[in-house]
Amino acid sequence: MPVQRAVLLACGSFNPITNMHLRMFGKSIHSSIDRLDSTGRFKVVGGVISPVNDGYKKDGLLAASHRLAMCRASVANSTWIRTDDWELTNPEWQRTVSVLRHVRAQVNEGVSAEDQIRVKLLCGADLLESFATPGLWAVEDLLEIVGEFGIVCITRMPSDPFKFIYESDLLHAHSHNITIVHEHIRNEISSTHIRRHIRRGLSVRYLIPDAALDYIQQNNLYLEAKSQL
Ligand SMILES: Nc1ncnc2c1ncn2[C@@H]1O[C@H](COP(=O)(O)OP(=O)(O)OP(=O)(O)O)[C@@H](O)[C@H]1O
Ligand SMILES: NC(=O)c1ccc[n+]([C@@H]2O[C@H](COP(=O)(O)O)[C@@H](O)[C@H]2O)c1
Repeated sequence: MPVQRAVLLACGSFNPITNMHLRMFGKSIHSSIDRLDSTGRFKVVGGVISPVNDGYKKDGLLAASHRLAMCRASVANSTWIRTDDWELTNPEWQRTVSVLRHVRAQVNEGVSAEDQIRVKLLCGADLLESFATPGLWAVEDLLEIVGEFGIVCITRMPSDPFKFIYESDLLHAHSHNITIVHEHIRNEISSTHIRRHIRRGLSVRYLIPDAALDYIQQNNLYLEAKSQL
């Protein structure tokens, strides 16, 4: 069976982008080539970062322009990862399935039918588990995401993606379309930890890309104390 090309799309706040976000892409590369999914083997040929629209209204979400600038600067030297601003320049928040459709149309512009590039959702296991949060994801969206696009999921403590897929009828039925990439080097870097460290004047160097840190320092970001306990 021929190896299909795939572009991986990571959706999230990127508030700010961390080295773990970039590592997700790095990890995905060597695990993809031998994996079988519904249409055969796939080879990762590109990565796309799509910071979420301000309309997502997550607590403490920094303005899209800042999050975009940090992502852009962090992948400026990458030959295969880029940032896409379609989602955050939209007037309102877009469901992830819409972002996947957008990227699929974009990467396949001018590409012949037989050479079509697949687009898969790249995520950490916590995002996969959020599929079960009542009211957060529409079932038809999940069906399209897992059935038509496919998912590459990086393990992240304390989530257990194997158990989660086993317990979900929907995900279990499409498990051939879900690639679990095991992260052996466990780490707890999250944007939440980064924001907290900066707020408290602690160093985050080497936890986030240097370009993102430079941008944060130049713009005095994440210094405001949180009002709640
Ligand atoms: N340490 C990590 N291991 C695996 N996946 C990660 C890790 N950090 C982030 N991700 C994944 O990156 C994507 C975007 O994440 P997001 O921007 O929400 O980061 P976050 O660190 O989870 O954010 P926050 O702490 O602000 O909630 C998600 O799919 C998330 O699961
Ligand atoms: N129904 C949906 O499509 C849906 C629901 C919840 C979150 N999401 C996306 O998942 C990501 C979650 O990011 P956070 O982990 O930072 O909250 C965002 O990109 C958001 O747009 C999508």
